[in-house]
Amino acid sequence: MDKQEQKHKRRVRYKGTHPRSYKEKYKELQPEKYGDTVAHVIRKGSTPAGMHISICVKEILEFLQIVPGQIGLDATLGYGGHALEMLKCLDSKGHLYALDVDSIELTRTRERLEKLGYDDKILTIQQMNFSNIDQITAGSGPLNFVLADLGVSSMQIDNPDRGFSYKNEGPLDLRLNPNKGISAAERLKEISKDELQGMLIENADEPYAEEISRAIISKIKKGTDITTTTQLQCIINDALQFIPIDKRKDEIKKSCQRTFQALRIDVNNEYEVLYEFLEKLPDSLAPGGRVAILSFHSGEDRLVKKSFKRLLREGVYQEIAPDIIRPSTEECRLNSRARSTKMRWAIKA
Ligand SMILES: C[S@@+](CC[C@H](N)C(=O)[O-])C[C@H]1O[C@@H](n2cnc3c(N)ncnc32)[C@H](O)[C@@H]1O
Repeated sequence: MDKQEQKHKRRVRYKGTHPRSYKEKYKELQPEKYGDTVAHVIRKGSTPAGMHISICVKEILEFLQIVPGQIGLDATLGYGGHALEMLKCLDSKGHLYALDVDSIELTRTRERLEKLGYDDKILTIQQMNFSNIDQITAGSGPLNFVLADLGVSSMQIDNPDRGFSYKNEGPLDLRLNPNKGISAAERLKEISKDELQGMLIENADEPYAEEISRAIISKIKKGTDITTTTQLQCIINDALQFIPIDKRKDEIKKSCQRTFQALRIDVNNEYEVLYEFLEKLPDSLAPGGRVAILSFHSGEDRLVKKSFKRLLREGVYQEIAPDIIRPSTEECRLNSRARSTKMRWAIKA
């Protein structure tokens, strides 16, 4: 046998049938290439990966009554779906300001809207927290309409690198602006059991706050760093094994959702910035100016409701939505993420 034959031949590595990364897994992430896949996913009632389906578009446009020449603000640009509809109403006359704290998605949305022909003549996009709305109006003047669609976008939830969902393995981050503040993993390292329990109750009405916070803090005290989404999910799962078997799976799922929500609200100071935004809104609106806010959990909605009601009593608003507005049954069927939406509106006196 000559030397050449004896030489060890490396086996060709089995690549497997599974996609290796988030990007390879979902064709929807390249909508220009796979338009049919995107349409099919939406018809099935799901949100294509890398996209966000805007909620209550019809209700928002009916209320805002945007006409060409007006000046408005989309305080939460996200995928830009609402912004696009508002820009169509402006018909190249007037101006739309749009904000988002998320530098990652903001860049993609800016490119998408630019490709559709919306440049800085009609649209100004800024990476900014909506709590600084006064900095926008210092340049724009009073606004005729404002939209705030609170919380997270589907792109953020679906991207495992952001750590927003317990369903995918990823770093336990949960920051809307990954360059600011501390991640949820870092936050857990410094928090006491009582503070964590309070956070779970206040931010998510978590019924098992005591058990979950005890389990998390006990792990940390034993020297375990909770750095990934699935690590946290496993701790919650282990802590709730006392729930009767027939309800356990469902209850654990809800507790995971609520715990992630509570942490997200905390690391992004969501209540504080919403409060500041609501306080600054009246001075940002022109007389007769209209604001619509979509919220996704009771804590947010309570803040909006209280602010609108107080400012109506004080005569700052001439009218507010008498009750919450919900997306239609059909919209909820087509987009399960719409189900928890509550819309409220106000008109400046
Ligand atoms: C539900 S999405 C908005 C979706 C958007 N309306 C659309 O049609 O595509 C919420 C967006 O608001 C952003 N956001 C959340 N809190 C914010 C804040 N305080 N200031 C600015 N943007 C914020 C999030 O980063 C996210 O992109």
